[in-house]
Amino acid sequence: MGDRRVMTRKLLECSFSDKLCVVQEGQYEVIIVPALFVGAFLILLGVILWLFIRGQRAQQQRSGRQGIAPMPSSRGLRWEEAGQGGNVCVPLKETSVESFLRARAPVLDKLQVPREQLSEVLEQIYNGSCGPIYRAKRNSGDSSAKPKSVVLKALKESAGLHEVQNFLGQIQFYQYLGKHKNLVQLEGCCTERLPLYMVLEDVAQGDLLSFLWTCRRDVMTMDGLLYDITEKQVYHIGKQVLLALEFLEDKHLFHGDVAARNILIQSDLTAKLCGLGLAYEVHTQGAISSARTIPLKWLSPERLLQRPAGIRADIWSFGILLYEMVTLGAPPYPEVPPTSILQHLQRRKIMKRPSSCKHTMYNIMKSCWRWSEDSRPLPRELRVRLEAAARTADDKAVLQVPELVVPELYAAVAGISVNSLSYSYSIL
Ligand SMILES: Nc1ncnc2c1ncn2[C@@H]1O[C@H](COP(=O)(O)OP(=O)(O)OP(=O)(O)O)[C@@H](O)[C@H]1O
Repeated sequence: MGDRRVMTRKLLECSFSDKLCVVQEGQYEVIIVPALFVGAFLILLGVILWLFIRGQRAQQQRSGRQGIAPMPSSRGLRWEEAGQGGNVCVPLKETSVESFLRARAPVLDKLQVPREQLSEVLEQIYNGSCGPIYRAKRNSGDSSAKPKSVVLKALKESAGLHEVQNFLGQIQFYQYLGKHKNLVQLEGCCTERLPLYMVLEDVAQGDLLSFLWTCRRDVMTMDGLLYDITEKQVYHIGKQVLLALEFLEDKHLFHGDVAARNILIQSDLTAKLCGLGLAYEVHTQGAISSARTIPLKWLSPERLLQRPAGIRADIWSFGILLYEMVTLGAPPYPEVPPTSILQHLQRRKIMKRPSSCKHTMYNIMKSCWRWSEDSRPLPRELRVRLEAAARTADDKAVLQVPELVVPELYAAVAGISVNSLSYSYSIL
């Protein structure tokens, strides 16, 4: 206020023709105001720089303490939190696969299965996303014990360093997950040199989709397994899948591809979720890579719209799985072309109740297919509903569908590649 009064007085003392006076008064405005701005800007810059350097230092200290390279986190969970040495990101300085494997050997040391324990004859059962999947015999080294059947997931020969890295990461992911009776179990690995193998327990009866298709045939028994399924058993299998999803949810994960083709079944109808490649991708990269093709008809609206998804997207797919079971493996939305599924759902259309499905089960399906993910139940809530429904479910009448499945036709209607169907149905 004081300065202003001084300046005003100076102006009054000047005549209008006095240019020097006007210039002098203008200099105050031209110098002081920008100087204030520059000063404020420099202070702000200083604060930002200080915050940035402080952040960098904290990060360096953290990774130095844990001996790991930073990696993208997914939904707030990182492997190192589990204290299992879950370092997936490996310095990219490695120049050859061999030296890379040598460097990684200590991390996977405890999981190594001596190759001489594995039979030389490998029977290919599937062509997986990383490479061929084989069935083999494992001799535990104890001469009195019978060799047991295992499944080997191999990494394809043409794999580059990045794929090797990814494969080892998947093994560590299994290790990080730990054991759950409804998830396929990792027994070990062979990764000290090429070819690389994951050694998995053999869930010998194969995938649930093939099982359901076989239930359509007039086959009573095969390998000790009854190829029949009742409503009560549908609930029994569904409950086990939900237990696996609860386990994943507790670890802030989701499966991403819940479908009958990704469930393996034992002769006592124990169900095990497999195909964890996608869960691994989401966990490490925070997103599903574009190289993955996931059948659209199993996906929730948020997945189809490429919005962030979580366990409730698995719940949507679980509803489709119930439909698959109760129809003995029919393709979902038979009247809708796979590429039109999003428009179909946007019109708020869901599948009608199949004739073999009671109202209680259909109501459960409908709760899984609520458009808004927040209004869908969580795995735990849904399991409780399934358990209650199972108490009054029919355990006598066997589900029946007279038509047999033509795999090529099924693949076209379901929108999946015929090659991705399991081998076990083709031998029927
Ligand atoms: N442990 C196992 N026991 C019996 N069969 C298995 C086992 N693991 C896989 N298979 C067979 O291989 C098929 C594909 O398995 P899976 O989905 O795990 O591999 P993938 O296609 O490489 O998937 P992902 O990359 O998602 O892990 C299964 O449907 C099943 O037929």
